[in-house]
Amino acid sequence: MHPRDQTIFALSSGQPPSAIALVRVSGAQAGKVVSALAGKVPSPRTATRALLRDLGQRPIDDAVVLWFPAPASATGEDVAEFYVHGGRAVLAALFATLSAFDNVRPAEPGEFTRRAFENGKLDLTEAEGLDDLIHADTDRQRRQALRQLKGLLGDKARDWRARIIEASALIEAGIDFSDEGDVPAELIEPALARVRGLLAEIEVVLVEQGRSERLRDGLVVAIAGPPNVGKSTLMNQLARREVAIVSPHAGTTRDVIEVQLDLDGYPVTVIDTAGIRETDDPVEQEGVRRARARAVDADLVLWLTDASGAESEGNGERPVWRVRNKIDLDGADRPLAESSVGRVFRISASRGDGLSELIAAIVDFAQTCLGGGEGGLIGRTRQRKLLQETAVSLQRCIDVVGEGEELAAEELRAAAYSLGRLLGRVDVEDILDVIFREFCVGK
Ligand SMILES: Nc1nc2c(ncn2[C@@H]2O[C@H](COP(=O)(O)OP(=O)(O)OP(=O)(O)O)[C@@H](O)[C@H]2O)c(=O)[nH]1
Ligand SMILES: [K+]
Ligand SMILES: [Mg+2]
Repeated sequence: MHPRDQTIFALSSGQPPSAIALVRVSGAQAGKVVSALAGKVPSPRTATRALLRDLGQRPIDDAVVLWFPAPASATGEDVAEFYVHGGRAVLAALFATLSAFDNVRPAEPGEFTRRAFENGKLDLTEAEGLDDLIHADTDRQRRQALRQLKGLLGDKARDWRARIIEASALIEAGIDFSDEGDVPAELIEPALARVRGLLAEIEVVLVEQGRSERLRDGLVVAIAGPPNVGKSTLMNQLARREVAIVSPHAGTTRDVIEVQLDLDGYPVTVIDTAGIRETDDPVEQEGVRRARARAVDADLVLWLTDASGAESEGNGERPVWRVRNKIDLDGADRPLAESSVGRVFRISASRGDGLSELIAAIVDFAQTCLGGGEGGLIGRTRQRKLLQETAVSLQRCIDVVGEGEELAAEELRAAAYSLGRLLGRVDVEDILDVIFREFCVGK
């Protein structure tokens, strides 16, 4: 039997041990499985208590069982859900029993969702939203993923695609009529008007895109500077825990240390690096090399100095904020060097002075880079690329229509194809369907 037609099962809740574990079974054998284990097939969608038994009638666990007959289930197949006690031995016994059935096997990653997609339960953008929702760490990421899961991008893409197919049908009809010396211009102009409107709408969504895409990945902030200026102390303050070793010895930090923070809903990765200086110690040299490399990749560099006030290193394009640390010590009021550009902060990392201002500024910066978290529909590069392709095809359609309607129609087909790929379903038959349904050209 093809793996696609086999029945799959998996632990759908977190890793054991846990109070309760959910094991899902999906596929044609699910009914047979549930009646063998629970002694009956429960009434659909009703929580039913049952003693689960293995194939030798030995009890496995006292469980709650749910039965979702196809097609009204998450995957569109017959689905059984077993809520058991989340112990490793319970799950091992249950899995061993499930595996003993013919054509029943453990699921591949994402296979339940894949089946749901194949059975038309969700489109590809919704499936991606589901994946993002599961992996969302911050509230803003969660809200964006939920918008995708609710199908907002999918709904728009379906609407655009339907309208492209309508415009295409108008042009195709013009082509067919033109042989008979008919009225193509009257069909082409309304088609073009639709294409222009569509293009404008898609461009609005594309403008918002960069931000929501970045919201998924988050912002990277690197703390860099000379040795011993208090970089690790600042890191620990931002993380609110002791992630990095602090000591009075210059050259304490050697590796790049990262923490993931949720700053006001924005995912921010803060990186603490080795103090940058010339050194003969090969280990420290490597630390300095890594520090420079990571600072170059960062979205924002906090260049920390103390009273000695060393100048920041040039970091190319990305903003570098100069942060004067240890203002609790003498010399802190000394003005910064004349040449300094960009924002300047004065803090005491160990005492906490100025930290709330610095954090607020980082949140502002995140908002500028990542957007307010509302309105962004595109969460992924795949989606953006396909929407860009769609826009390019629509623009070309407008550009080439003077050279011939066939060329324009071809571009519209390409645009519809890109949106079809965005939704994960490509069937050019739609175009023909609309022509036949709405125009009945000829016969
Ligand atoms: N007075 C004062 N001391 C501080 C402050 N911040 C850090 N220190 C001290 O400065 C010393 C160096 O701090 P670290 O955080 O280890 O500095 P670092 O920049 O990470 O040092 P390396 O990793 O070695 O480059 C420690 O003794 C800290 O306690 C501050 O705001 N005021
Ligand atoms: K140090
Ligand atoms: Mg350090």
